[in-house]
Amino acid sequence: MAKKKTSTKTSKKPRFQKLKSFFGNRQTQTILGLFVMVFSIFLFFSFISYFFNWQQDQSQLSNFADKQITVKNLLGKIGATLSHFFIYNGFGVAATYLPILLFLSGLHFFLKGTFKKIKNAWGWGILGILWFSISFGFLAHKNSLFPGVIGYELNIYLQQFLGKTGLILVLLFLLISYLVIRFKLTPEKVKSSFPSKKEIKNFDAENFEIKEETTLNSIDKNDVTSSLELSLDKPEIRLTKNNNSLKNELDIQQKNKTEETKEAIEIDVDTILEENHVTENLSDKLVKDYGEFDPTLELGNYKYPTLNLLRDYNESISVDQEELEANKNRIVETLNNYNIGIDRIKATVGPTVTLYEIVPEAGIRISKIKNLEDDIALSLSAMGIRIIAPIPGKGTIGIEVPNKKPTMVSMKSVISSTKFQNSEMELPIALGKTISNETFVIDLAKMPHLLMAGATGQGKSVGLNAVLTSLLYKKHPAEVKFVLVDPKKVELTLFNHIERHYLAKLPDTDEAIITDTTKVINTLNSLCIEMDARYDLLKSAMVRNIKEYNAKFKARKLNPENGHKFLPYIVLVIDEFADLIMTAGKEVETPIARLAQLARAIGIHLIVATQRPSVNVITGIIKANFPARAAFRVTSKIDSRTILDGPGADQLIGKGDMLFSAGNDLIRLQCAFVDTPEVEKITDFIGSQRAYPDAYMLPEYSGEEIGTSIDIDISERDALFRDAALVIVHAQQGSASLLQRKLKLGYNRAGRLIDQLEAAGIVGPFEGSKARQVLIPDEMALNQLLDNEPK
Ligand SMILES: Nc1ncnc2c1ncn2[C@@H]1O[C@H](COP(=O)(O)OP(=O)(O)OP(=O)(O)O)[C@@H](O)[C@H]1O
Repeated sequence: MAKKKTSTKTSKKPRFQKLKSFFGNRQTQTILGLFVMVFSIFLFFSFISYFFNWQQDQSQLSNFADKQITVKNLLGKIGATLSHFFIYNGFGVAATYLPILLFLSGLHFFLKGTFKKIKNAWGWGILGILWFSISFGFLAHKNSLFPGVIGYELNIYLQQFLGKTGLILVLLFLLISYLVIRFKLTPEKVKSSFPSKKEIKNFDAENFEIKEETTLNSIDKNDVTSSLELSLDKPEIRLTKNNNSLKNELDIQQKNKTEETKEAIEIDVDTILEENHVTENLSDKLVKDYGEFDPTLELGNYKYPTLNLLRDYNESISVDQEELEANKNRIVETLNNYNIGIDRIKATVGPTVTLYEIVPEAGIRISKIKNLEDDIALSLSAMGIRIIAPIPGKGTIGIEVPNKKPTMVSMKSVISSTKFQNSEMELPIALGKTISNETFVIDLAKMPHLLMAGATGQGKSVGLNAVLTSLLYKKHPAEVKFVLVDPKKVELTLFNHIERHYLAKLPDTDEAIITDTTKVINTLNSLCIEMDARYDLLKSAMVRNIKEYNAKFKARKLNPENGHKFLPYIVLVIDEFADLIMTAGKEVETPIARLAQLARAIGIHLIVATQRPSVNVITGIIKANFPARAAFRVTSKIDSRTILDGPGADQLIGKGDMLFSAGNDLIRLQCAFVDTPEVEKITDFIGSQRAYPDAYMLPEYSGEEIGTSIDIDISERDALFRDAALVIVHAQQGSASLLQRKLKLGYNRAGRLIDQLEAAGIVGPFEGSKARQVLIPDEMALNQLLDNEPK
């Protein structure tokens, strides 16, 4: 995708990248290198020539354009002018190093080099030129050719500050530092390059040995002993001393001798290899140079929808004191009729229901109150009484009574809440408000899939819109993509406006929103392929989930050349699941179950809504993989049990009144209301902005029927072909998922194997939702078939 950047903030980067690619081009490098080399040779000879002719040529330079005037420089007027500029007005003799540096740079480019390597040479080269120029300035008495104007002037300037001695010291210090840094010179190395003391000693020792021998010969050993005995006498003491010192001397000489022999065998110590270490790795460097990878850059100017697109509803909850009193009295009365005494009662007024928390008198059994649910509801003459006995973690009994005048919870109020705005969740969803009027925000990424059920007209579609709206307000188009399945064909149509921003679709399809059952099957299978591909990416990146993967990608630790890319979350929304299951059955259920089981780590999340939460729609396998459930009002206790594993949803009052469970507690919520015109405004707002060239492309899935009557070359057969044939023949069941399970294969490979088995006549053609027929009855027949195949 072509990257166009329009923001002023980011416009520097592409320009830099363009330049970079221009200079990275080999043709540019070759021509540039050649040019620099030719120019450096030109400069070099003009410099050399200038040294011989500068005095004559200098006077002519002011009349550069005059045809009458000629210069002696080998490279003409330009040569003379350039030399004058660099040598006389510049760095003097030291300037000669410039063409050398230029030549090296040119050669480097010519032979495919990078900027980095020559950068070093230039750094040191310029320092050297300055150093020589200043040093010559110091030695020269007047502004002459040697230091050049710059060297001479710099020298005078520095002398004023440092004095002559100071400058000498600084120049010497710089020279030594240079030698130390460049050639890694150390005092030890310098020392070792001179003849060592040992060598000198060796040389002395030879002379010394002769002396020693003569001394030893001239002294009688007896003398030594006797003189030691007569140690009292002074002169003898002297003699003893003499003898002692002689003895010591002998000892020392002896010692020296052994040491000399020891030292005569020199040991060669290899210089310790000092490896160069990088202080930063490539990814750190890339991050330093270009910053972290920003997936939103391609739509850098994208503006999130504003709050004013959402409507204000008059939604302040008015507490009707009379209603509260009346309800309280009726609750107390009703309970008293059943001999249940009440200690205390407390009311929390929510948007649609009021929760009365009751502390019963000591000794009252909670189950008794729960059994009276219907009676209490009757006497309170209100629909939607729900008794929570006890309220988890509180030890009180809750009675939820619907308000006479329910308050609408607007999408605007939940979206604008700080809880939602400041949430750090991956996929935050502001679903509505709790009974204590608190905004309820939950992370879809943690759910990780949501099952929504509710009878018709109870607020499911509004709920789905609330989910999608939340994500649109919080996520950039680069971060999340929706796959929308809408068999009812009307509910999600508005999202067509944001196709190129937020929707994902199969290649070669016109509409991103899927309304057709066969397309649903293809899309679900394509999502399975995407899932497998993402797992492979995660595996090669050695991370466990999409969050870690994207973090690693942003830190530029994953190379896009190895197939790595930023992975947006994919949210699959199915508006009417019952419809799909009825028409496509297992073909839909299998990939859904597979996605639900495995897709959480790789960022594919499912939201499945259904009108009919019956067991043949929400099967065990689906239920087991959808821990998060949202139930709107359903018509029977059985439906409530199917969706929530308990009653409650049948007692809701509709219009967005819902129960939400993320695996443990049930929370009663009033779903946020977002009307169709509001959704339209939001999608128009997004749709009118610059978009990606196309919707997010899901991997191609052509359906199994492609495999029919295909002619597959035997030599191209999968290595596991024979094993796969055996598995299929033994099981007498021609399904790709069987191969996946038994041979631990990915979906694609298993699909290919089935195609090959069909081509070999082992399984029959694709038969819709049924497994393929196996045409070979047993292993023997299989072996016969395969062995007799033309090779
Ligand atoms: N959160 C809500 N707050 C207030 N009113 C709501 C809410 N949700 C739904 N309603 C009311 O209920 C009506 C029906 O809602 P919705 O279209 O979402 O039902 P549904 O469950 O999708 O029905 P169906 O399955 O037939 O499409 C809405 O037009 C609206 O008037």
